[in-house]
Amino acid sequence: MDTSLFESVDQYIGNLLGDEDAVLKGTLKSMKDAGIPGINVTANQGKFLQVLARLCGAKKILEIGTLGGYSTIWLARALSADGQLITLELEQAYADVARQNIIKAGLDPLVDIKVGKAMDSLASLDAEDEGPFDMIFIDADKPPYTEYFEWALKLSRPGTLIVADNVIREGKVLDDNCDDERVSGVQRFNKALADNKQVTATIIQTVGSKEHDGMAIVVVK
Ligand SMILES: C[S@@+](CC[C@H](N)C(=O)[O-])C[C@H]1O[C@@H](n2cnc3c(N)ncnc32)[C@H](O)[C@@H]1O
Repeated sequence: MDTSLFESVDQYIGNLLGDEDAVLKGTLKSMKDAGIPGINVTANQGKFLQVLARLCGAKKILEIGTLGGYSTIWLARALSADGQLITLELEQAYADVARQNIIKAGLDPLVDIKVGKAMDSLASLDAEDEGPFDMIFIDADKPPYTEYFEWALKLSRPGTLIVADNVIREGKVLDDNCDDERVSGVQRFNKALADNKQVTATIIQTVGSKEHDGMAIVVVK
């Protein structure tokens, strides 16, 4: 597989149609300056998420895994002024950087960052009757992806779009004997998708910042 060609094409699409403006470029710079790892979606993937959010007419979005707010900004820009995006992040320091970036993007009235373990925040959202969400983006730690998916279903309605990033892991999902818990986490998630009759799902192959990967696209029936 010629990964460099994939990366070049991803950059070509991102440059052509990505709309990565000064705010988004500034977000990436702020992350670098703060020592936050560059494990965000690419510009092309951010645009893809935004297109999906518009396609499903999302008014209420849930994101699991904020990092520095890069994908948050792409998604929140699909919302109208009465929309809402709740994003979950474990690290207070990352959330602080994300908050500043979201303020710079003028999106703070729409975006609520909840700091803590996603599993706890998801239980709180459910207890507080925050669902249903129109779109849910899963992009946090990989071992509990199946549990995040189960929570996402609880917080969904028929028609909700669930997207999960990094579900191919450079093709390592093909290896049944892989001892990397991130790989076994997404293998378990992919199997749960396949077995779940409540959803229609597929996976598209993608190129992330470093690796050949995939995004699961799931619609709740
Ligand atoms: C891949 S990054 C998210 C990238 C972001 N969505 C973007 O594209 O700009 C994963 C994020 O999930 C966070 N995370 C990891 N484990 C978590 C947990 N248990 N609960 C909440 N967030 C977690 C990490 O701190 C990190 O910021």
